[in-house]
Amino acid sequence: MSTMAQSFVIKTPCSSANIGPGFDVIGLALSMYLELHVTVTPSTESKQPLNCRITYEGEGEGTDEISLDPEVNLITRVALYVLRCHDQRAFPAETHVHIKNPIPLGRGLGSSGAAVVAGVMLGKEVGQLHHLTGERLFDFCLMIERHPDNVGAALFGGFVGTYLKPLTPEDTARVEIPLSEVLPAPAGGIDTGIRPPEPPHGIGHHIKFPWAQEIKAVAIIPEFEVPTAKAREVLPAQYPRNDVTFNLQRIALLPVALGQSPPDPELIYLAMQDKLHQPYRQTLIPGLTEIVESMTPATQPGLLGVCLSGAGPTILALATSNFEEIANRIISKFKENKIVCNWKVLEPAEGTTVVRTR
Ligand SMILES: Nc1ncnc2c1ncn2[C@@H]1O[C@H](COP(=O)(O)OP(=O)(O)OP(=O)(O)O)[C@@H](O)[C@H]1O
Ligand SMILES: N[C@@H](CCO)C(=O)O
Repeated sequence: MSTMAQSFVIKTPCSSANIGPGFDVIGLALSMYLELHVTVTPSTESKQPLNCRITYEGEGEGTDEISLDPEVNLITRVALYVLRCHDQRAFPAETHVHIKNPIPLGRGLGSSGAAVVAGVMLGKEVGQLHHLTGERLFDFCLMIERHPDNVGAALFGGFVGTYLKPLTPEDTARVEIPLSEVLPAPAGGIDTGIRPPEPPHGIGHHIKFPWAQEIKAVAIIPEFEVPTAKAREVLPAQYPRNDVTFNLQRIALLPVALGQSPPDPELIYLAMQDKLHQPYRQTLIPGLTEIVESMTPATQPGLLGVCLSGAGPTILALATSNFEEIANRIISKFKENKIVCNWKVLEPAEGTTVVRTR
């Protein structure tokens, strides 16, 4: 370990998963960033639990959703998982992690995916685990967030297709280890000494798709949360064959349609339709079906397509112009159900970066 003080910033983008038909496959990194400002000041004695002090500003600040206990906070807990897989039981004394988080929690903009990716990168950096490649970091992410779309986009950036490879039976068993064993429940500061299960190699992969630079993402963000776990519970275990075929036809178009310049609005609109998750999530997001079906490029100049962002409730409208009008139309639809929204224009973003400041 270095005896010099060091500081660095980890920057991880938010993301929108699915983009209509690409359930658990497609992810788009977007230009709103979780930042960790990290300082490690060598000290022989730390009074902090696990040698780590957390401070926080941004979404969820001061609420029960964001803990400042390093054993409980999602970001530091994930970092500890990476460290403990490499026989480092705690953070180096003394670590300060200042979290700046503008990504709204539980809204379908990949706040947990960004937290997991930033946490894995934090473990790599403070543990000086320089041998961990991007692909290997992805394995660690997938032991925690088990759908690859958000974490793939947040780690690698851009517009990505993600997929899981068949594993050997032993490796499959390792991936299926309950999350409670991967990220053990906080033990009140007591180190149980247990080495967590290491991820198998090559669980997940990604491929980058082109993105036409004219296309922007308008995110309409309702003020209520839909936890991803709840939004997955409403999905059926089996689907009618016609609905699966419907999505396969559209997923074959989507990466091509969004990469073409100039964009073809009719093609993109068609390519963003879905029958595998959005219809079922309507029960959690009042007005969802009407919002997705009520606007087309023909009725709304500048619009290319509309979908649910991730597990929702955020709506993502892809557009080339008239962003405010498009957002206002969706906001007024939500208002009919007494739901208040915020909105932002976002652009595709690069993946997670680490910048050394000292
Ligand atoms: N910066 C953060 N620091 C600590 N915990 C976080 C942070 N961001 C998210 N979380 C945790 O993740 C939870 C939200 O995760 P959830 O998967 O439900 O929504 P999401 O990731 O925002 O949406 P989606 O997966 O649909 O894009 C929060 O309640 C919180 O526990
Ligand atoms: N593909 C996941 C993304 C969650 O953000 C889902 O739709 O449940």
